[in-house]
Amino acid sequence: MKEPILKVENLGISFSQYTKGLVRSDLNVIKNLDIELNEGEILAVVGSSGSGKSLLAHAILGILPDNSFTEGNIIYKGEELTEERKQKLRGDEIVLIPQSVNYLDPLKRVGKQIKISIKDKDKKVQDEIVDNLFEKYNLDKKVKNYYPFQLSGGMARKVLLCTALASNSKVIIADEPTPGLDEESLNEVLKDFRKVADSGCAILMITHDISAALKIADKVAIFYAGSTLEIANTKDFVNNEQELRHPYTKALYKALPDHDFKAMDDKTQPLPNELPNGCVFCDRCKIKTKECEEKVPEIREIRNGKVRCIHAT
Ligand SMILES: Nc1ncnc2c1ncn2[C@@H]1O[C@H](COP(=O)(O)OP(=O)(O)OP(=O)(O)O)[C@@H](O)[C@H]1O
Ligand code: NI
Repeated sequence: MKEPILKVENLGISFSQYTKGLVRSDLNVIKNLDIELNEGEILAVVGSSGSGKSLLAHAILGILPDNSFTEGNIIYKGEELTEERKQKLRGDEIVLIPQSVNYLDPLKRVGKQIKISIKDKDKKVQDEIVDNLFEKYNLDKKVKNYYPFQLSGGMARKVLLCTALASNSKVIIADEPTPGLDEESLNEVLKDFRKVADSGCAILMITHDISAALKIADKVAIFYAGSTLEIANTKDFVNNEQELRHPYTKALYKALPDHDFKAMDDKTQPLPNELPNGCVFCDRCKIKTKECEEKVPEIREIRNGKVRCIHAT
């Protein structure tokens, strides 16, 4: 099999914080994140708020805050992605569609901002690319001359998308690219992602919206309290929950609108400062045993997917 273009193994992220009396303490918020991304593939990353999706994106791009430190490996094209390499590749081979529209440069006109990301430096080609994207996403031509503060939320989202889609990069990391978009634009975006992926780009799509993810993704990584619990194939979600591997993924499956719509329970994922010693899903798991409480399960391969659970078959 071909090597993945991007691989994250056992990523851990901690923040040093100063508490009362200037005592330094380290808060470990991400413990065991793993993903693999292949060329031409869309990997959806799903998980509830706070599960570590954006931090994964920021770690890959090298834009974590200064008081953070990481463990584990991030491999790009077979080599460790060092901070130096991240800086070189950021905005070029690897682009981010950020979760917040505040990432737009407030001092640059929208059109110019998009053009910076285009490889071809011919002005005419650049204009054409921008015009085509604007037409597709129903953005008026005059918006090119706007500054970010003149954009509505939906327009700003579309501009961020255009910036990434115009870039011709190898990897697009899209952090919640679709909130606030109308149905038509949402479908347009999903279609474009698929098209860009089919032309060889690798896309990591972070989202809350499993149903949207399942429409276009090849694989789905399920995050929970800073750990990857499963990497499933999209087709595992089609028939019934038997093809999924982790008890949490199975519960998510049952909660989908197309299925039973059955909510799991009223508990939430543990907070970073209350992570258990063993499996992070322990307190909600119906099949846990003593061993699950004592030791973090390794991620392992079953049935062409990955799972972090000792009981999964
Ligand atoms: N600078 C920071 N200092 C301390 N903790 C942080 C910091 N940034 C993020 N965290 C914590 O790390 C965890 C993961 O955050 P992250 O932003 O990756 O979540 P997320 O999955 O992207 O959530 P959302 O769906 O809400 O965007 C959260 O518990 C968050 O509070
Ligand atoms: Ni986020």
